[in-house]
Amino acid sequence: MSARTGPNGKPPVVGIVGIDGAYGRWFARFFRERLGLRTTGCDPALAASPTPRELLGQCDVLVFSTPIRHTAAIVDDYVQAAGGDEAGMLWLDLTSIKQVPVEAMLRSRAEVAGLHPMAAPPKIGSLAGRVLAVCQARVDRWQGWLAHMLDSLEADCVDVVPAAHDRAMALVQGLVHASHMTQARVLRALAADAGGLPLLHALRTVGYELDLTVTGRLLSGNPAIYEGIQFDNPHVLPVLRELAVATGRLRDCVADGGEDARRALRRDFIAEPAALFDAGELASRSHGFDRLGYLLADLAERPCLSVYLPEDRPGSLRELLETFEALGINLASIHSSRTPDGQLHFRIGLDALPVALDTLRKAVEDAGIGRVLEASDAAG
Ligand SMILES: NC(=O)C1=CN([C@@H]2O[C@H](COP(=O)(O)OP(=O)(O)OC[C@H]3O[C@@H](n4cnc5c(N)ncnc54)[C@H](O)[C@@H]3O)[C@@H](O)[C@H]2O)C=CC1
Ligand SMILES: O=C(O)C(=O)Cc1ccc(O)cc1
Repeated sequence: MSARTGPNGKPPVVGIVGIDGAYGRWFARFFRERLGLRTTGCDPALAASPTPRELLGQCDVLVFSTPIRHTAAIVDDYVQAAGGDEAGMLWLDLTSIKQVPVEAMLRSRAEVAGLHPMAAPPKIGSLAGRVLAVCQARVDRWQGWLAHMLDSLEADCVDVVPAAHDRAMALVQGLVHASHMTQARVLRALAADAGGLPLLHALRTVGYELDLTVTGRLLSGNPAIYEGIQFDNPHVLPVLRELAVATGRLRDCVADGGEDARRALRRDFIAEPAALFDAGELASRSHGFDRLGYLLADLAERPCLSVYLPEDRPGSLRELLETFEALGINLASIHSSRTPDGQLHFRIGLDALPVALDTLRKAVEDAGIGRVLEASDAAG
């Protein structure tokens, strides 16, 4: 039996419930293009979509890629529609919470694994460099195929049971998102009176910049996900209560204003939380903050040129740099970066230019090594 084949010795057909959504589309492509499998799916957003019964009849692996709030009820519909015929299938889901969806899938007779990618669908065709939580709830004959599928995803897989996943996510996602939504709310209330966002941005610190990056991502994302992460993981409410208590205590210390209150702030909000981490970790995180500060400064550097090197071969970067050398141009920074479309390129920050930027641009293109990206395409 090859790694591509399922327990019956044939390559499985994969059905995706929610195939028109962000991850549904990404996984459909992954199964088709990376694993060479036939895929099908359903989605109410599509003009024509099979019913659960029809979809079940067409596939061997079923992937639920549906809104957090509705996944369990949708799974229940499929359990009803399958009526026992799902024995022998593999059911997977991608929901950001795991206990409720996995329990729902376990009410079927299928083999079951819950997955949670810790990132939005990437622009590239694998989850390389991303973490994937894996809850192997009832996997037996599909073990080999699932292992092959997870290998092909190239993610950093972390095996975890659903309850532990949800508890961890209440902090990894619930707390982090709550803090940033709260920051956004406070900015909305107070930024105008503090001079407006442009002034705040002009006076930015690295911490402000990093936090605002997370906040900006959250506010421009799919609100159903951020709502579901807060409302549909039962471990989030206690986290929010603790957050409110901590914020209230901090406020009370500052309102008190006395020396004891200052000592309390240092003890309760700095010294005691610091003791949670070992010294090495704190030092390396603090260094990481410095590195991100340099990175942000480099990425803000003007003038700059973003160059796509189509030939992925040793020596092409050196050839590119020779063009700069020939024109007597000193580089201030160079980073491999990605455009908003995911295209890999080199972003080169430049010191004072002895030639016009257009001349440099033309020299790079004439050398035939790379293509200069428009600033709007490279987005900084
Ligand atoms: N987008 C992200 O950044 C991440 C999403 N996830 C999880 O992946 C799952 C899907 O998320 P997205 O693709 O981003 O959401 P999405 O909203 O883009 O897609 C969900 C799709 O499900 C469809 N749908 C709703 N009811 C349905 C039904 N009864 N039958 C079939 N399809 C139905 C919707 O029409 C929509 O196309 C969610 O559970 C989310 O928590 C996990 C990690 C990251
Ligand atoms: O915006 C990003 O990149 C995210 O971090 C998205 C995200 C949303 C939901 C998840 O369950 C996991 C990741």
